[in-house]
Amino acid sequence: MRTHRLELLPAVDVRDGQAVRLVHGESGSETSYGDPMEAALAWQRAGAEWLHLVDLDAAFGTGDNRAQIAEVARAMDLKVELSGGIRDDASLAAALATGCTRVNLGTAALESPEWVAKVIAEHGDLIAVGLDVRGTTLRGRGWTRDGGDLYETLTRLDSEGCARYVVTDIAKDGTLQGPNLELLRNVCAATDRPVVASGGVSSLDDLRALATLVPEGVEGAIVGKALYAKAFTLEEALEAVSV
Ligand SMILES: O=C(O)c1ccccc1N[C@@H]1O[C@H](COP(=O)(O)O)[C@@H](O)[C@H]1O
Repeated sequence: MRTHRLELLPAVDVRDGQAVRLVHGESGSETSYGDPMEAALAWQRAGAEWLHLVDLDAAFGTGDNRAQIAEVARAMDLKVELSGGIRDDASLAAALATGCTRVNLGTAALESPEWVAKVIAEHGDLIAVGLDVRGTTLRGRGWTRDGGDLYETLTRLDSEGCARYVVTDIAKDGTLQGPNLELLRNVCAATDRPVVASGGVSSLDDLRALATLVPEGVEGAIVGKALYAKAFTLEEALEAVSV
């Protein structure tokens, strides 16, 4: 029997001031869905408890949408997970100053392990690490560069006290092909920390399948393309995972 409901995190990824979805995280594959504030408010009105808010330009190194993202984060009454380009003290301070519930570090966990260990020690549960993988190889800098082995990095981060992981299968992301349940099971078997699943959700059945992994450690699921493509509504998704 499941003890917790799967948390759902509708995504608002911002590129060049617009809410977009990418395919496999590839720059240039954007489909635009308009004003990020409108998208975020729509998910909030539909009953979202969380918002996964990403500055894609900061992740790619093509500028940033920091002011706009901060405005969205501050306007929300729900919990916000903020990511993209949080790689040093200044960007972390700016992210935390939005009042977000947690930040998600990607590239920094691969390239600046000492800094990440320090901020995990300082901020605890406010810090999650995004493990964005192709196969079992981590990818950073807008998912354009290899960043080491998933399980070695997980072991290191566990030993440093990392509170939570956001696991994205890049091969699935933005494709509506279903989540990589095997990867999620393997990650859950390798760590006792909660895991937020990301990539591939296409249907309510996918969400129900992810909900069966809650006892193994999957705490939540990021939902992007499926919501924007209207495969289902957020209200239907929340109902599907209610226990
Ligand atoms: O979410 C995406 O589609 C995405 C695509 C390409 C790069 C990053 C993407 N998303 C988020 O960005 C952070 C990583 O940013 P950084 O490496 O810390 O600058 C990652 O957690 C994803 O949530």
